Amino acid sequence: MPETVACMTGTSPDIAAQWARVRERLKAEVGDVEYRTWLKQIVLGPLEEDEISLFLPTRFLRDWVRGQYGDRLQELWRLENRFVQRVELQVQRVSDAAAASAVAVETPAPVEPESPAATPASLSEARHDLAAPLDTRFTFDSFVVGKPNEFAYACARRVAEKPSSPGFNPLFLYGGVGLGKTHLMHAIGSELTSGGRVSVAYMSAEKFMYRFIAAIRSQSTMEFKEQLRSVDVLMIDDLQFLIGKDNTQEEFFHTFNALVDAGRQIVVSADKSPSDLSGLEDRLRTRLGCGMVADIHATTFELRISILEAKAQASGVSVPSKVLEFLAHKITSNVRELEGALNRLIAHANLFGRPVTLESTQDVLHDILKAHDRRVTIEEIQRKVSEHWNIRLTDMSSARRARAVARPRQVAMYLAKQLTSRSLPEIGRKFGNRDHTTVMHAVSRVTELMERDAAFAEDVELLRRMLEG
Ligand SMILES: Nc1ncnc2c1ncn2[C@@H]1O[C@H](COP(=O)(O)OP(=O)(O)OP(=O)(O)O)[C@@H](O)[C@H]1O
Repeated sequence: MPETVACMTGTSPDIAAQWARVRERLKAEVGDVEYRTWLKQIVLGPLEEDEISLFLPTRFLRDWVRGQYGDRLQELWRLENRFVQRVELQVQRVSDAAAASAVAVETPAPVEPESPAATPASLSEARHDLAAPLDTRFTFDSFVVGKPNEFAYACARRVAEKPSSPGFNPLFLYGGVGLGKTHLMHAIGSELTSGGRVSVAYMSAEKFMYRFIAAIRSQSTMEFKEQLRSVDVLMIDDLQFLIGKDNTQEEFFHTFNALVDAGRQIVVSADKSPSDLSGLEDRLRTRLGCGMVADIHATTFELRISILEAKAQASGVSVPSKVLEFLAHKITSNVRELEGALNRLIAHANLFGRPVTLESTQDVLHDILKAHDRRVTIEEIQRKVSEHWNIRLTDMSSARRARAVARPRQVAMYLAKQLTSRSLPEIGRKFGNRDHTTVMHAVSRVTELMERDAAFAEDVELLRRMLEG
């Protein structure tokens, strides 16, 4: 479909036809991708004396087009119309944006195959409900700060106190699953909106794409863009979702540029750093890395304990520290799972009016604990323990009974019992076909020794932590 040429008032049909040809030639010269990225949004303005005006929606785009294509645009115009001596690139006024967007609506970009089918509900949603509501539980106060997240926390605080500060725009938060990225974004949003003066739009990248596609289908792209570009702070969660979604990336890129140019704040989260998000276009990655990039590391044992303590206290249910330590040892993957386990314990205690104990914890959470057990194998335990005491791996299953070998072997059996869901006979088989009573004996011997010998207990504890990662 040929592109519709949008003309500003005051331009003649001749000029419009000339502009259409200039565009076509430029498109042929630079290629489709470059054209769509940088040049498609140019809107024709009036010809006054020997100067033709062209409008672009943002300062960033205007500067880029001027730098990269300014001379060529001028040459092409001169070839088309000998009266044109100069091309003036200007940033478009808001009211003019409507004209530009109208063009986009008439010639929508082909919808990407990855797009989900838009339902009638999603179409009206796209019009009326731009952003997801903020979760009021996710505040700075309820965020527990420790070594792994203190930098990200400090950056988030800074943005909430002073949005669009130089060096902090965009704020790019990244880290593994369930480590608090969304929590921090909501905290920023809640803090900023509490005064009622700042408008914040928060949405997942998936929602962003969904709404963008719905807007194209319902011919309301203009409204969508205007809504997005009218907010003070735009937050997009889980940006990695846009990998491979080229059209949506492009739209996000333009929105991003428009907002940053207008001095608005952008906050983005992803599971990797901008440079590691291969699959996102280079120019987008470059721009994302231009502000502050803050990562949230995997939790440490200490942070897990602090989080559990804070959440247990907030629940009003008394949870013994032994149980909190047990959970912090067992569930190391992420905070979401840790929180889920604690919530289940608390719900159980409330429902049955029984105190939380180590035994009830093992019982109530047996499925979760079992799933975590599977992550450590007996072979890994044997390897780590042999390395620690500097014995041969083969001694884990050998018949040698010298204490220097037998003791580490007992520790490995003890850890196998603690960290995996294998039965005693299964463990015995892995240690040179020993009987299950030998494993039982090893477990009680190590427990006893740990109670008597603090240094030995520390060694075993250290091994356990290393194995649990
Ligand atoms: N430091 C923390 N203090 C208190 N709660 C936390 C902390 N970190 C994470 N949480 C809680 O863990 C849960 C998961 O966190 P969140 O949803 O923010 O993770 P995420 O990094 O955005 O994960 P995903 O990658 O899946 O989007 C939330 O309930 C959140 O409140």
